[in-house]
Amino acid sequence: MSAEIIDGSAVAKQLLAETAARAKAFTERAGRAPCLATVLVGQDPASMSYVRMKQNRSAKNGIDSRKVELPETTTTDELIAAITGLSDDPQVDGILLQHPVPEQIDERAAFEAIAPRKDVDGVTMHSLAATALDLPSFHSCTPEGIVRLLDSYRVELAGKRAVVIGRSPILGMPVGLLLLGRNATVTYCHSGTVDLADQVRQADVVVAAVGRPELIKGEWIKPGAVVVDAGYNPGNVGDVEQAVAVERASMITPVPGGVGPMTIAVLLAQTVAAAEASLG
Ligand SMILES: Nc1nc(=O)c2c([nH]1)NC[C@@H]1CN(c3ccc(C(=O)N[C@@H](CCC(=O)O)C(=O)O)cc3)C=[N+]21
Repeated sequence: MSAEIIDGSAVAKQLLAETAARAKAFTERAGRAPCLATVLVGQDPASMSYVRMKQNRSAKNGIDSRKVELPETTTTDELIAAITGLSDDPQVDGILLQHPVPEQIDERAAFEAIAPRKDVDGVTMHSLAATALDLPSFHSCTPEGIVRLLDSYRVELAGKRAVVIGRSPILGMPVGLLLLGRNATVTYCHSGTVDLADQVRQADVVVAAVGRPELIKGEWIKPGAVVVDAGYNPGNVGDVEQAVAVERASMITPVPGGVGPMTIAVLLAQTVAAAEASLG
């Protein structure tokens, strides 16, 4: 039996339609469209293409973008100054600093220059702590997109064994927190995990978020498990060996067309929410 394919593009499309309607209503009320500022440091081709996708998707749904492009040699102070300017600019509703930044930059310090009310990408300490404490805040977009996808497909999480592979501050760590918030029993695996295959074999829900092509072997997937592949490796290859996993899982997110489109839809939904909140 082959797994049901979780259609992230379709669920994202619904969320974008709602978001576009809210953006239109905001524009009528405020006399300007919601505005997302994107900050890109350097010229990494993959990052340039992701940022372009976010801007195109914004334009299609009635959201303005403010494009900030800084040179590869930008310092932490220069980046913080640019982001602080956006945090203080009343015309900007949301700020996205594209990860990763060049290695001379202190990325954490740069993220913290984003005002929490404009942190529509959910990357600040404030947003992460609020996620952990289940307080109202923006959530990191990919984790929030994953949980929304699982909800759309009515995947029960309470009491289920969830294994998250990866612990990055904007993906693995917060997705585990959201699953924990839904009463899953959450295990984090990472580069120091000595029995990755055995951990995955026990999982009812597997979330792969490491950025290593096909690290998670299909044969490790427990029959009937739900598999979320949040890997975005070059060439649209996921972190899961999809061809084999699809024969064992009950449901699986494909790459492309799974988690990726949801990430952008959540980003835009949170941008409109930030704009609405600014009107009070
Ligand atoms: N501060 C920050 N926030 C992010 O959310 C963030 C980031 N930095 N850095 C890079 C990653 C990557 N990321 C993706 C978003 C959408 C797709 C996506 O929509 N992919 C399409 C395929 C696109 C194609 O065909 O190239 C899909 O999966 O169907 C992929 C990857 C967001 N990221």
